[in-house]
Amino acid sequence: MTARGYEGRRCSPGKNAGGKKLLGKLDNCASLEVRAAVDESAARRGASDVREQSKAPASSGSHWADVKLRNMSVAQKYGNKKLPNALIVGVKKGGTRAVLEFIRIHPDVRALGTEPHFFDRNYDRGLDWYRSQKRFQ
Ligand SMILES: Nc1ncnc2c1ncn2[C@@H]1O[C@H](COP(=O)(O)OS(=O)(=O)O)[C@@H](OP(=O)(O)O)[C@H]1O
Repeated sequence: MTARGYEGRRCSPGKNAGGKKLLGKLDNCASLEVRAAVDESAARRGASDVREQSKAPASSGSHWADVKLRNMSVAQKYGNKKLPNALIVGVKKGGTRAVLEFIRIHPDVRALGTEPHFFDRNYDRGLDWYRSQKRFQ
């Protein structure tokens, strides 16, 4: 994220207290991050029209800005598409498979057969890829 333009900006909290306040804050933060990613992406490409730039193919110099933008804009477009309700996170050989196998005994639990490795290996494929996994449908 570029420091210029967004430096010192804070996500303004929502009006309500508790969980609603937190959700409001996250929502505002997401908007700021989308704008920052769009601006950064456009600046690196030297474009004048920021909206057009967000549709352009990725260039190597702004790879992570593009990944971030792609993920966030997809989340906004397809906010109601299915994602997992829970994730099992663990180090290699930490026993995560055993945790999964115990949890999936419950009849209300549907779980993936194989690990999607979205966050460590496939993150740059974007949320479109993650959501399109047949296993979530
Ligand atoms: N309850 C309990 N106590 C002790 N050890 C246990 C337990 N559950 C799983 N395991 C051992 O955890 C190893 C597998 O971990 P993971 O499922 O995380 O493996 S993987 O990294 O995803 O491949 C694997 O170890 P190795 O057999 O040495 O590979 C399992 O035997």
